Order: sequence, then C-alpha cells, then structure tokens
Amino acid sequence: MMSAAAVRVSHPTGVLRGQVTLPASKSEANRALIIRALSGQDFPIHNLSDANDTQLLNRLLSTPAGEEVSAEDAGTVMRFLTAYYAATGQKLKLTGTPRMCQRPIGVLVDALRKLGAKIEYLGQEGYPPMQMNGFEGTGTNQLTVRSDISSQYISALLMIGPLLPQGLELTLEGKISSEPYIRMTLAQMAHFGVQATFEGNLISVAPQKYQQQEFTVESDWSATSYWYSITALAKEADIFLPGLRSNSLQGDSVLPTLMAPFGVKTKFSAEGVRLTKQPVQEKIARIDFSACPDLAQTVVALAAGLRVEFDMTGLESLRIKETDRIAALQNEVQKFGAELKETEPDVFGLFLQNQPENVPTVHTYEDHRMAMAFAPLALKQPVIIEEPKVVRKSYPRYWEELQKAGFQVIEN
Ligand SMILES: O=C(O)C1=C[C@@H](OP(=O)(O)O)[C@@H](O)[C@H](O)C1
Ligand SMILES: C=C(OP(=O)(O)O)C(=O)O
Repeated sequence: MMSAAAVRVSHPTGVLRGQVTLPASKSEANRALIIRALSGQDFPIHNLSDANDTQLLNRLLSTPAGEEVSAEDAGTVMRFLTAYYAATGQKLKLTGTPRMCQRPIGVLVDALRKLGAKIEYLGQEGYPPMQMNGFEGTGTNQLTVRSDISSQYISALLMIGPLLPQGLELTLEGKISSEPYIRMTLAQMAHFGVQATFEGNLISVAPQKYQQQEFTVESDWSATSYWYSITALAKEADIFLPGLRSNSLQGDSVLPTLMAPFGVKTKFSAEGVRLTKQPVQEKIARIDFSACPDLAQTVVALAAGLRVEFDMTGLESLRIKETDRIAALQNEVQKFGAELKETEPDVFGLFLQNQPENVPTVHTYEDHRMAMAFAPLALKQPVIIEEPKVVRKSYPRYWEELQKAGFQVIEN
C-alpha cells in the first residue's frame, strides 16, 4: 500500500472505538540522539521513533561519516548535523533532497562561522549543500541570531553550546517562532545535566559536560493531531492513545485546549489519553500557530471538513517546510469547497465556498502532513490521497492504524 501511487480512503460506518499506536516524537528522539553523540558516551534511548527522520539520524550518528552525508528531507537532521559536524570538526559534504536544498540554512551557518566553523556553500549561498571543513575556535561566544525563521537553528546551536570552550550566549532577534521547540531542547539538555538560562531574548549556556542518562521518548503529539481530527469528524468516537503525558516536552501538547472547540474531549490517565466526540459548543476563535506550526494543516483540513470558518496567524514558517504548506493548503482545500485567503498581512481566513467534490484527489507535495491531515476527511466522503508513502517521514504506520480504526485504505 505504501508503494501505491495513490490510495482511496473511506470509512463505512463513521464510528470509531479502540486503541491507536502512535509513533514516538521525532523531535525528542533527534535531540536525544544528538546529545548522546555529543556526550561521547553510550546510554539507552528508549522508544526511538520508527520515523524515517529518526532512523536516518540514528544511522548517520552510529556509523563513521563518509565523504558525503544526506539529511534527505529531514529539517532537524540537516540543521542539527550542521552544528554537530561543525562542533566536532568533521570534514564532509552535507546535502539533502532537492527540496532540502531550497530550505534556508544561512542563519545557522553564519552563526557557526562566527564561532569558528569552516563551511562553504556548494550551490546557492544560504542553502544546502555545504562542504564542512573543520573548526578553528575564534574565541567568540556571543551571537545574535534571528529567531523568526526556524527554531531549529537555535536548537542546533544550543545543543553544541556546552562543548564550546566559553559556552554560548545567544541573543534572539525578532519574533521567536516555534518557541516550545527551543524549550524542549533546553529541557532535554537539562535532563542530561546541562543547565542553561533563558531570560527575555537571551539564552546562556556555560561550558559543561553532558551526563550519561537514560531517556524515554514520549509518543508524538503532532501525530496525535490526526486522531483529534478523526474524532471531531466521526459520527461517534472513543479512542485511546497510549504513551502521551500532560506534562509533555512537546508544544503540540496544546491539542486538548486547541481541539476542545472542535468538539473533542480529552481525558488523561497514567497510561495515555482518551478522546471522545462531543457536541461543538464554542465558536472557534482566531488561532495563532506560531508556537505549533505542525498543527496548522490538521486544523485547516478539519475546519474544511466540519464546515467552519476561522482566522489564523503565525503561518509564516509554513512556506519553508517540506513544501510551501500555505500554497499546498490553498490548492487542496478548494477541492473540499473552501478557500484559504490572506485577508491582511500574516492573517489568513478559511472561507466556505461550494460543496466538496465527490471524491477529491489530494496532492501531497512530498509532505507527510498533507497526506495525514487530509485523510481524516474520508469520514465525510471518500478521498484519494496521492503518494501515500510520504508518511514514512514521521508516522510510517499511519495507514495501518487507520485500517485498524475501520477506514478502508485501498490502492487506487
Ligand atoms: O525542532 C524541531 O524538532 C522542530 C521544529 C519546528 O520547525 P521550525 O522551528 O522550523 O518551525 C517543527 O516545525 C518541526 O517539525 C520540528
Ligand atoms: C517541519 C517538519 O519537519 P522538519 O522541519 O524537521 O523537516 C514537520 O515534521 O512537519
């Protein structure tokens, strides 16, 4: 099924009950893997994700790097390895998929060069591929970095911070986007014995050593968003998702609050989370996705399916992810009778237009989240999802889990 050019997804009953297997968080896993490699020690990381983004990084860090390394389409792998190879003085070519070579990395490379990294662009300035040519410390430890493009640059710098002779003082410039991911990085550094301070827009890390420590990766809240959408779109739903915690390191654990107005009730227990469908009572207020950009596609597709209009902000970073996600959403929601329109600078509205097409065909733009966000709409009418294998980036078992929950997923 994963190799099919397209799948047809439908749900005969609209009634869902049972337990779902989630992938582990690729964000937590990839931080733990980088920190373990930087610590020079070996310790167990439990519940490593089967997501390609994590499997790839694990492979790359557990074998000696050759002359050329590909981060494929994984943003965290590209950004975290750039800092890791710089700090460990490795000499190699770092590249990725054609799309990865359109995702900017200049902010991170500029910062690393100021610290002493020798990095040369092999294609367009500011974008992969790069030749990493070792590290000669400059004695600088104070940097100002833009924080409104991708938090991954900041996380990448922070994780190497304690290894630098004078540590690191980062002043964040501009709006801080995806801030929970920066806090996740600091929390995981703290788990491994490294203290940092984050006050206002200044983050300081003194020179320190990472301590050997076991780590267990939590289930992935971003992947959980598709089950929230499924619950909201179902006739009846009662779904249990093991391995989620309320005191999560992941910013996407905002879902219980975010999804309540869409009619999803969340109940935490020691083992995980139970989702049930309840009537929609509240009007949807404007949603700001700047702290949880990976949830935007889920919510836009869901609102189109539920036939609710709403406003949103904080979508800027979506343009430089696996695809231009704003353009991709604009194209695909039309097939469901909705329009996503910029109504004033950086404010978007979802407007309902006509009836959805009978069997909409969703193009996925090499973006796992386009496939996963639109598949739940099969609870309203059958949908065809192109290139279903894209889900391997973060949730390889997604289609199997949908089938377990009563969806029909057949090769088209
Ligand atoms: O640090 C991380 O693990 C991530 C940070 C976010 O990216 P940006 O900081 O580029 O928004 C998020 O979209 C991505 O899926 C994972
Ligand atoms: C943006 C994402 O990933 P990355 O930036 O790590 O490729 C994502 O998983 O939605």
